[in-house]
Amino acid sequence: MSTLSHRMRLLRALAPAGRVPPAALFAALAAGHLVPAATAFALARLIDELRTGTGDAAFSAALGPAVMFAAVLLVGYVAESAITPLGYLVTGRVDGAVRADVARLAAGARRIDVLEGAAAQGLIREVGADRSRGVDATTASGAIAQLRWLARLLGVAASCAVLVGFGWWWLIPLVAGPAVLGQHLRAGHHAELARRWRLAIKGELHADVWRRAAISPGEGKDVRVFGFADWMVRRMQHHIKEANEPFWSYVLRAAADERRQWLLVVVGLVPAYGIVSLSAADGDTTVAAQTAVFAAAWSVFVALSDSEDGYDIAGGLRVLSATARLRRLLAADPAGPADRRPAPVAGNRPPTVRFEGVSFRYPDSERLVLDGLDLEIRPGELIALVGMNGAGKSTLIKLLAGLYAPTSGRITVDGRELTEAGHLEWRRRISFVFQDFVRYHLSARDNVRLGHAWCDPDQATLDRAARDAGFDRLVERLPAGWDTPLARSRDGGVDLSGGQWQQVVLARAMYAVHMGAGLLVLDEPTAHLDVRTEFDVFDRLARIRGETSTLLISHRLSTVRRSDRILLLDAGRVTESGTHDELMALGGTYAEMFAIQAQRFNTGYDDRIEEGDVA
Ligand SMILES: Nc1ncnc2c1ncn2[C@@H]1O[C@H](COP(=O)(O)OP(=O)(O)OP(=O)(O)O)[C@@H](O)[C@H]1O
Repeated sequence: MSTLSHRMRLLRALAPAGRVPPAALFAALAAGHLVPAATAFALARLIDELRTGTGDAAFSAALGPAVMFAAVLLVGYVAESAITPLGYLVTGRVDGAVRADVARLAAGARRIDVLEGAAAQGLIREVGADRSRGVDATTASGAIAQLRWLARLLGVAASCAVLVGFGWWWLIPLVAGPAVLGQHLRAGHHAELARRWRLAIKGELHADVWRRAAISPGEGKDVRVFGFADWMVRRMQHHIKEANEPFWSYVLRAAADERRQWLLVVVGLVPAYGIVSLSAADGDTTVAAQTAVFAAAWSVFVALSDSEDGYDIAGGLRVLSATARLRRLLAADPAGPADRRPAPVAGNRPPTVRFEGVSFRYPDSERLVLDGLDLEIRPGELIALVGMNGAGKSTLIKLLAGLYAPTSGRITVDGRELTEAGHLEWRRRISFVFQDFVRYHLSARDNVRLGHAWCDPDQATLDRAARDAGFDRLVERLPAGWDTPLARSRDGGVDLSGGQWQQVVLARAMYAVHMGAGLLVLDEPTAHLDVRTEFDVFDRLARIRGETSTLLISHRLSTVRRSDRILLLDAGRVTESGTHDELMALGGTYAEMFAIQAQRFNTGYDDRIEEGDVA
């Protein structure tokens, strides 16, 4: 792509700011850059009138140029004072749109593995337009620099016109040549500085971990209990220093170089001024012309040599190409994030899901977590998936959700392969409780309705979902019922216990089911629940059997024993499958695990098995 089309892309990036603010900003910038040439011209006329005329006639003759001179200064002042607020306005709108775009891109990514990678996180930071996080260039800073560069060219053209008008056109190459050369030399420094900024991103990401830990109440518990506040701050400083030192050391070198380059650049201006002065001394050039030529030459010199625009433009272009790379990397859903999708159809049929020879390894990992796994979830079945820690249970459901793609093998839904293109449709039919669920600082109602966020909340269904999750009793006790914010940091908000939060996310998943999802996937949904609530929840799950398929992951074998089928995951495959009684009769790993839990209960170590459930 040519330089011109790159620069046009930057100008097009101003679109979110509307038409008027960028146009007004350009007008102000242009007016500011035209002031030197206009001043040179007006000043020359004023001096001319004052020098040649006498008495009242001179006064009258000088009045026009004087008013013109004053008007030029006034326009310059007004333009200067408008540039900053207009710049803020344009920056706010353009970079705000970029931030929203990045959020949309990240949230709209079909799969999550790329989002977890360092490449995507680095790009998100680079394009994120957040200067407070060590970002040196943004789309807005580049686009505004491009406007300023155009305004600057206008100013240079006007000053050149003054030089031509006074017959000193040949000073233009003398002054402009070294100035342009100086800019060219600086561009090398700019490129190196930008490269070092980018290298600093990795260290800044590390420092972020500790910045967050320092200010977040959640992580603050560990910091206080284990007493590692000082260590944490030192660690943060270490990463910041490590990230920024190469940059700052280069800044010093570049500054020293620039001082030397300045001498080179001034070389053109000094003889230019000398020649004009000699001509004035010989009487060949008037004082007025000399003044105008001095001012115009200086303005050409400054406009061409003393500018950071090149750096900002290059930065803006870099951000645009990083955005394009991010877009490709995240393979964002062109339809946008999930809430643009059509609502699921109520009463979706429960699907038949098959894993056929599915193997999976995480990116950058050698180890196969799933290894040729075969599995079928039949419509309306309540299946339990059990296995040791790290066996791959959560991984399996992440594949089921389409958050990762199998390394080999395939997953089919009602006989159709679950490809990336089919994810949106598929996700309308499933509902999840993830093990590492998110506690949104929203009202109780909003927390639950997120299970079906793209429609207005349906209160009767919310109440039903709350009952299924045992959350209804808690809602009644909340100070503002469903409207209570579930975070003490919000006005009138409350903090919930771990088990109560689990009820919230269960209610969210049940809400999605009642709004039409045909498959419910629960990863340790009751780990924090007391035995009675857990029992009730399982009862509810058992009641929707037939209408909805349920895949339940749990370490509590007393809960899962009532499932239609229990699957044991070991070494990346299903190694045992059957009802509780069948697996007990088999006398394999499941039977052994169950016996250990039962024994613990009998000896009083474990509360995880209901008394009556122990065989
Ligand atoms: N995002 C990830 N990147 C790389 N490896 C991962 C990632 N998530 C999990 N793993 C690895 O995959 C393996 C299986 O993890 P998974 O969370 O699926 O186990 P699990 O059976 O759900 O365990 P648990 O019962 O402890 O919840 C583990 O060895 C884990 O280290």
